[in-house]
Amino acid sequence: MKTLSDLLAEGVAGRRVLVRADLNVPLDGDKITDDGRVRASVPTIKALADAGARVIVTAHLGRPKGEPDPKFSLAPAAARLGELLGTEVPLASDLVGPSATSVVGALTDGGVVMLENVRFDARETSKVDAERAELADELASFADAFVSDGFGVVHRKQASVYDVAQKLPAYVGGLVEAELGVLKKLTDDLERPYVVALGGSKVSDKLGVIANLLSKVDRLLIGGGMAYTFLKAQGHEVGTSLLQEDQLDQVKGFLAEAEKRGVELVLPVDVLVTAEFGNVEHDVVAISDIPADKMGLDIGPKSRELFASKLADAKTVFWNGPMGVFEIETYAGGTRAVAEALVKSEAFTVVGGGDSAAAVRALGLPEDGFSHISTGGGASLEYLEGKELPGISVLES
Ligand SMILES: Nc1ncnc2c1ncn2[C@@H]1O[C@H](COP(=O)(O)OP(=O)(O)O)[C@@H](O)[C@H]1O
Ligand SMILES: O=C(OP(=O)(O)O)[C@H](O)COP(=O)(O)O
Repeated sequence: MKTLSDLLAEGVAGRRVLVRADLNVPLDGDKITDDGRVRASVPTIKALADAGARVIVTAHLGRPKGEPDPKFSLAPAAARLGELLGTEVPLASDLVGPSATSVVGALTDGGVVMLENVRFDARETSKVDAERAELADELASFADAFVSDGFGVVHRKQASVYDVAQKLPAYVGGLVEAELGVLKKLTDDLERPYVVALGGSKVSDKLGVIANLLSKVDRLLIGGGMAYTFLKAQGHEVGTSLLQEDQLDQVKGFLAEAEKRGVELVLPVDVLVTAEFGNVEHDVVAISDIPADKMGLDIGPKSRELFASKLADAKTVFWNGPMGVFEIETYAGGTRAVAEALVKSEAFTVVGGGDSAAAVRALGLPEDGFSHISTGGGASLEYLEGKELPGISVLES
């Protein structure tokens, strides 16, 4: 792979460089609640700008439906990036239309601009190669080189991650390089017991990784929104909790496979349930007593103790996905318990994912209490399960 250093060594003054960043930050209205991904994107962008490049940043925010939606505007991210760089970062109001053309045209050496949310264009995430290639051509027409620095999206075969790298001289960015360097330690010569803790809400995406993880880990802890498909597969009522009904059979297979392989699969034994998402009134119930009209929004006190005890003797830990809806204090206890267990641990500990990293910071835990805080959840998991990451393999080819 050609690296950012190679590009800088070639000389970038006056060249237009398209940088794919992951600026998918959590928002409360238009306020960024955790700017970790913006901060993580700064070094690569700054290095290019300082070397006189004309930097064009492209990124996504959330999962809009392939058309403009003001709720998912990158305006807060552009403003924050500008603050961190100490220079204004103009945001085009479109991706490859007249506004983008004019904003890019006005770029001067050392300047940085941003294109509006790349997922406002349905071609970005299209399964049709030709559609993605067409958008990639349009993005590439703005630039002379491409730097792939959005680690959180390198597992996505999307136009701004994969296809555009085939249209321009492409380089791996500093953030992606650094992230891969740390994750490699979790695949080469790792110390055991190796424990992976999974939670969060991207259940259908992340259930898939478990099949391969079962051959690598000694223990798998499942909490957050991930737990309920497992509990249901074991025959429990899960009420209105997050459930991936269509993957129940697959999950039953995981339960059997874990047993066969001697992998300890640890599920919650109690949960906090409530009638409506966001309600703070709740009950603590055993997993055999989840009412049909309630949903589980956090793991309960006994589960917190159990999970902490299962992390205590680990020598290597990877954690992705909050154990509950930590954004609401009432449901933050499970995530806090797991995070605190990792801070206490002597193990090599990696936490990955936009929300998991945000949770660590929101709960006031010391960032240096972890060996590494990764900007990518799904991307890290797919790397750890040994899957080829399209955004990386395209840079190698
Ligand atoms: N039991 C649950 N029910 C619904 N949502 C949950 C539950 N537990 C955690 N979550 C939510 O999961 C989200 C994060 O999931 P995800 O995106 O998979 O994590 P990450 O960004 O760290 O990879 C958080 O917004 C959190 O509120
Ligand atoms: O937030 C992200 O991933 P993560 O929640 O797995 O860390 C990335 O920005 C990728 O977003 P996507 O899962 O909508 O493709």
